[in-house]
Amino acid sequence: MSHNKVEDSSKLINSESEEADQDDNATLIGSSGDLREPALANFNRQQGTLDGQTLVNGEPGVRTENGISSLNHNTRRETDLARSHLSQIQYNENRISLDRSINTATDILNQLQSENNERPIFYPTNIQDETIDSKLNSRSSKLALIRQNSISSPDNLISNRDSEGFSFELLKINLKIGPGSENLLQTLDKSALSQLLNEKFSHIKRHLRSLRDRIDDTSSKVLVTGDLNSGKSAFCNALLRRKVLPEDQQPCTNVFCEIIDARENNNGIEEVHAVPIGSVYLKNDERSYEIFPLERLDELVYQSDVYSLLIVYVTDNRPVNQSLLKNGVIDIKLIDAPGLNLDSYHTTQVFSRQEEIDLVVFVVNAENHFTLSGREFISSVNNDKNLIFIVVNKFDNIKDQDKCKQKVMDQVQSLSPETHKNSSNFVHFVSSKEVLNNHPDGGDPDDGPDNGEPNSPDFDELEASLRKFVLEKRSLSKLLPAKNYLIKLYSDLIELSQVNEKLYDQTRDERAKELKEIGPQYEAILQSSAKTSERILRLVESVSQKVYDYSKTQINQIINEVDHMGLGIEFEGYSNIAQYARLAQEKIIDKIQESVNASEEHARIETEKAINDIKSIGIEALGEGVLPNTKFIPSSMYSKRKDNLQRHIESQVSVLDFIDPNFESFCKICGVTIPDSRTNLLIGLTANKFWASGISSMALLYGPRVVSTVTGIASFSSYIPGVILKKVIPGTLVCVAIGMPLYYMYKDAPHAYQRKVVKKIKKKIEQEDYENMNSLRISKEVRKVLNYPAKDVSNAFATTVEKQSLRRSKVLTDLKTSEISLGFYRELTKQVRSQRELVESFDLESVYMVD
Ligand SMILES: Nc1nc2c(ncn2[C@@H]2O[C@H](COP(=O)(O)OP(=O)(O)OP(=O)(O)O)[C@@H](O)[C@H]2O)c(=O)[nH]1
Repeated sequence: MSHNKVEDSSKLINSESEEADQDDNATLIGSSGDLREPALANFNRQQGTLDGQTLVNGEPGVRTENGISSLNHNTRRETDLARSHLSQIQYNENRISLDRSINTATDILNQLQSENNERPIFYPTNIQDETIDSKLNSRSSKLALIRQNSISSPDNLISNRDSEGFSFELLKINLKIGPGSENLLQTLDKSALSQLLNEKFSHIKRHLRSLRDRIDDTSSKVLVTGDLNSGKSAFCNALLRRKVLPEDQQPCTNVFCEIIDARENNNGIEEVHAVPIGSVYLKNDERSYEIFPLERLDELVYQSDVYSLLIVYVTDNRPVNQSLLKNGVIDIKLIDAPGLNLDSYHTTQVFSRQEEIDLVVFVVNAENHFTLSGREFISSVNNDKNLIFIVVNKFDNIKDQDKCKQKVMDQVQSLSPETHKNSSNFVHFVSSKEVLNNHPDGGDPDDGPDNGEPNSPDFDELEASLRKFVLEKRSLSKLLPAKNYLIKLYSDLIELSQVNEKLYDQTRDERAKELKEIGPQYEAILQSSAKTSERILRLVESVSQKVYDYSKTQINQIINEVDHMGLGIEFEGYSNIAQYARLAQEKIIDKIQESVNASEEHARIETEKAINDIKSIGIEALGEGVLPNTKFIPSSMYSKRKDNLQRHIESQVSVLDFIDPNFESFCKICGVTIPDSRTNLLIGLTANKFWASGISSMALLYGPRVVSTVTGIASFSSYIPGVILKKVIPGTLVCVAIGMPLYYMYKDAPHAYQRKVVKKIKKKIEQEDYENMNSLRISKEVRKVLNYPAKDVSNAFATTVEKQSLRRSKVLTDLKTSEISLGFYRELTKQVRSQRELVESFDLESVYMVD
C-alpha cells in the first residue's frame, strides 16, 4: 500500500483550536461519540506513515515492516474504508479552514458595516448587468448563462470582471423594476445606497452563517426532488431497500420527509416525528413534534396543512458497505421532497431548502423527461454551484431505451454541461420499482419475482456513485459551495475596496490642494473685513460729526438773530397785550424750531448719501448680491423723538416783559442820530447798562442832553415872553421829560417784549444746552440709521467668513476622513486578497489515495 497525498493529521489536530480538535475527533469517532470502526487514521508526515489503529469491522489494522499500516483484510471494501478515513482527515482540514475563512469574511463584513455607518462606502452604480437575474427573460439566454456559470472556475470568475465597469456578483444591488427600465441605483443618493449596501452585507452574513452550519453539520443531507410522480418516494425506498415511504400514482408526498438512521439517532426506535407548521424540530424537546408509528406515514404525507416536516427514523439492516444511511462514516439524511410542480408554494420550499443540502438527486420520469419547473430547478442548482445527480426513473417502462437515453442526455447537455461531462457518475437510468421488487424486504408481491438477490446493476452503479460521492467527495458536495461563495465574495470585496481606495486617494489629494488655497483666501477675507468695517466706521463718524456741526451752527444762528427778526405780527396796543405776547412767543419758538427742522432735513439728506456710500463700500469689498436689499425711508428719521423746546420755555407773561429800555431803540424811536458807530457802541454799552436798571436812570443819562436841548432853546429865551419862560417852558420840559419815556416805552413795547422773550429763551437754551442737545440728538439718529447698512455689511462679511471657515473645516474633515478611509481600504484590500488566495488554495478535489 502506498500513500499519494496525506496531510499530517496528528499535527493538524494538535495545532488547531480546541474546537478543531473536537471536530476532528467527532468526525473520526462518530457523531454519537461511540468508537466506531475505523477509529483512527493519522498520517505521520515526518515518517510518512499512517499511525494509530484503523479498525475495520471491529478489528485493528496491522503495521508492516516498511512502517505503513496495512489492513488485515486486503479487500476492496477495506481499502475503500481506509480511503474514506483519509478523505475525512482532508475534509476536516478543509472544513476547519473554510470555517475560519467564513468567520474572517463575517468579521470583514462587520468592519465594512461599521465603516459604512460612519463614512458611507462608495458604491459604484455603473455596474455591468450580467448576472443571471437580469438575463432570465428568455430561455436561451438563461441556458447560455447556466452554461457560462457551470464552466466558471474561481480564476475566470475574477477575469470575467471588466476593468472599466463593475461586475459585482454577490454585492450587486439590483433595483430595476422591469426589463429595459433605467438603473434606479443611479438615482439614489449616497446615504440610500449605503443603507442598501448594509442590507446586502447583512444578507451575505446570513448566507455565510447557513454555509457554516452546512459545513459544520457532520451529517450529509441528500435532497431527493423532481417532478410530480416521477418516483421520488420509490427511489428513496429503493435506496433503503424497504418500502418506507408511501408510493402512489396520485401525487402523495405533500410534506418534506427526512429519513434518518434510527440506530444512530433514535435508539433504534422506528417512528415518525411530525413537526407542526410553525415549530422548529428539536429532538430533545418533545413539544416541538408529535410521535407516530411508521405505519401512519401513509396518511401523514398528505397533511401539509398541519405538518411542515416529517422526521422518519428507520433502521437499515444492511451491512455498512451497502447501506447509505448507516455507512460507518457519516450520517446521511435523505430528504424526500414534494413534487416540484405540485404547487408554487411547495416548489418555492424545495428551492429554498437548497441552501442547507449537500447533494441534490433529481428524479426525472423517463417517460416525460424534463418539465419546465425541472429545468428551472436544475438552473438554480447550477447557479449555486451545488452538485446534482440526475436519476432517470421508470426506465423499465421505456421500450426504446437507447433513444430515450439519447434524448435525455441531449437535454442534460444543454441544461448542465458539467453534469453531462461526468454523466457516468451523475446521470443514471434506473427502475426504482424493480430494485424494490428484487429485494426480499420490498416491493409488491404481484409486481414480479422475488428471488431474494439484488439484481439491478444500473441501480447498484447509481448507489455506488452516490455513496462514493457522499462519503469521499463530501469536500465537493459540502465544501465547494462555501469555497465558491467565499471566492466570489472576496473578489467583490476587493473590487469594492479598490474602488473606494482609488476614490479616497483622489479625494485626499484634492482636499489637500483645496486646503492650501483656502488658507490665503480666508486671511484675505478677514483683512478685507477689518479694513471695510474701519472705513465704514470712519464714514459714519464723519457724517454724524458733520451733521452735528451743521445743526449746531444753524440753531445758534437763528437764536442769535431771532431778537432782531421781524415777527410779522402787529402790536395792537396794550388792550391786546396778552394775545400779542402769546403770538410773539410762539413765533420766536417757531423760528428756533424751524432751524431744528432744517437741521433734521439736512441730516436726512446726508444720511441717505452716506447709506449709499456704505453700500458701495460693501459691494466693492464683497461683490454684488451679498448685501440685503434694504430701502431707506427718510421720513422715518426723527419721527419719534421731537424737540420739546416750547414746553420748556413757555412762561407766564408779565407787564415788565414789555419794558426793556434800550438806547438803540430809543434813538430809533426818538429820532436821535448817533454820531458814529464807535461812539454809538460806547454810548450804547454804557447806556444799556443804565437803561437796564430802569427808566429813571434813562432820565438821568439823557436829562442833561434834554436839558441842553432845552438850554439851547433857553438861549433864545430873551426873545420869549416871561410868561412863556416861567410857565410854558418848564411845563413843556416836564411834559417832554415824562412824556418822552412814556412815548418811548409805549412804542418800544413789542420790541422790548421780543428782546425780553429772546433773552428768556436764550437763558433757557443756555441752561438746557439746547443747541448742543438737539445737534447731538440729530447726529445720534444719523449714527443710529447709518449703523444699519454698516451692520448689513459686517453681517455679510461675517457670513462670508463663516462660510469660508465652514468650508475650511469641511475640507479638513474630508481630508481626515479620506486619510482614515484610505488606510482602511488599503488594509482591507490586503486582507481580502490574502484571504482569497488562501481560499483558492484549498484543494477540495484531490482525494488522498491509499492503494
Ligand atoms: N414502472 C415503474 N413505476 C414506478 C417506478 N418508480 C415509481 N413508480 C410508480 O410511480 C408512481 C409514483 O411513484 P412515487 O414514488 O409515489 O412518486 P413520487 O415522485 O414520490 O410522487 P409524489 O411524491 O407524489 O410527487 C407509483 O405508482 C410508483 O409505483 C419505476 O421505476 N418503474
